[in-house]
Amino acid sequence: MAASCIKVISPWRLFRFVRASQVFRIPGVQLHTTGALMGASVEDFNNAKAQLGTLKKDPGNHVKLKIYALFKQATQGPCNTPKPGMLDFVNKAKWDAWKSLESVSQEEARQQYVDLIKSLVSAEGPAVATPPPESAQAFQSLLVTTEDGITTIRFNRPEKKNAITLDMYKELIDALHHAGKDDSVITVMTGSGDFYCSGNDLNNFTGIPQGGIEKMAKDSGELLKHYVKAYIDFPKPLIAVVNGPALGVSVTVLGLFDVVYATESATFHTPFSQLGQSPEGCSSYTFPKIMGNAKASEMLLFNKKVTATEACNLGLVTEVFPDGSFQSEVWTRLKAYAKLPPKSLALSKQLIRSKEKEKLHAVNDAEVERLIERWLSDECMQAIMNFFQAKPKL
Ligand SMILES: CCCCCC/C=C/C(=O)SCCNC(=O)CCNC(=O)[C@H](O)C(C)(C)COP(=O)(O)OP(=O)(O)OC[C@H]1O[C@@H](n2cnc3c(N)ncnc32)[C@H](O)[C@@H]1OP(=O)(O)O
Repeated sequence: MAASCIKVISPWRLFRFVRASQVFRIPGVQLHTTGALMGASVEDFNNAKAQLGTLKKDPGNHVKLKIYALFKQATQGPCNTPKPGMLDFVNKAKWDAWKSLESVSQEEARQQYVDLIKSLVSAEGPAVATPPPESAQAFQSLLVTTEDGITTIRFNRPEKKNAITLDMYKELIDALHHAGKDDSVITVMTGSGDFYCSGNDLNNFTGIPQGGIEKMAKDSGELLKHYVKAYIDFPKPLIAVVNGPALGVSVTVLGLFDVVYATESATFHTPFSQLGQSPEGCSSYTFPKIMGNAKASEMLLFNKKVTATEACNLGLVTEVFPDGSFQSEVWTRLKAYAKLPPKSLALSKQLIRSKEKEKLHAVNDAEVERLIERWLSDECMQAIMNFFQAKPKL
């Protein structure tokens, strides 16, 4: 990770941060300042730059932005490039960060950069190699294990409420393909930390890649189509263990699961119209079928957030468990399910689902087509811009 090529910056985080203060404070990072503001040599600076690439933990956008600004100030002096436009969220935030350091000398910026990297390196502690368990597959943003006949796919970005990045969609597709073929009997999806999943990572829509916004929309549409297809075609019993709030695409695909267990405090929220978007995950078909048109419309059109108990009454959730005993009760039950004859389970699932498959693929195609249009619409751009400017909690 070179300071000069910071890739992922959450615009709302930056808006919040840039609006709140032009002074950088970095929670959780103890700065080891030397006190000698002019002390860092060019060699110290280059060493720090090299050390940055060895960090194992992502320091978060706030810190990456600070690193970026200090790097620019140290190497180029005060920012005198034209201010990016309002809609260019990421470059504008980077520009603001650099600009805010204009009273800091280049030497001072160099020292602060060196101190900051040192603090990040020492915060990581000594490097200890911990080999993954034998049954674990290596993914960046998922934890996938197979044990007792159960393959568990766990969203694993708890610090971002398990929001799904573009790479994570690809990992999920891969993990589902593997799980469908491995020797497990059932597959379980769940989340790390206090959320099940906060849905699509909204940063997926912010960087405008080469090829422009149309290409971005088309590529995202293709990815989404494959993602949803992996659920439609999943050959074994697929069970969601909803350990906390669920949003967006993590809720819509629940209609394609065979069983959904939820903890009492979980919530289910599909804020599509609020984001100028439209439903996906086949929910425009499965939700009305599960809960009736009116209730589906409250969720899919009017952004109604429902509790676990309400979702259970609607038929989206199979059973709700008290928060205190959720994990033990659910996993005891899942382990018993995984002792059932695998072929019988898979064939029975296929009997239940196969009549619908063709329909579901057609629905998926139509939803993706509509979403590609939506992503390019003024309504959607305006909604995302409003969201980033205000960052309301949904
Ligand atoms: C291939 C593309 C397919 C697209 C398919 C279409 C899919 C559509 C959807 O899924 S729509 C739903 C999208 N999700 C949202 O709109 C949720 C947005 N997030 C929130 O409203 C809140 O963050 C929250 C309610 C989920 C959690 O609030 P709170 O408990 O107060 O925590 P924080 O807001 O401080 O969140 C912690 C940390 O996580 C980051 N984060 C959370 N959710 C997302 C997200 N969906 N995308 C990106 N980042 C997210 C949040 O910014 C914080 O980061 P920070 O610490 O500030 O760096």
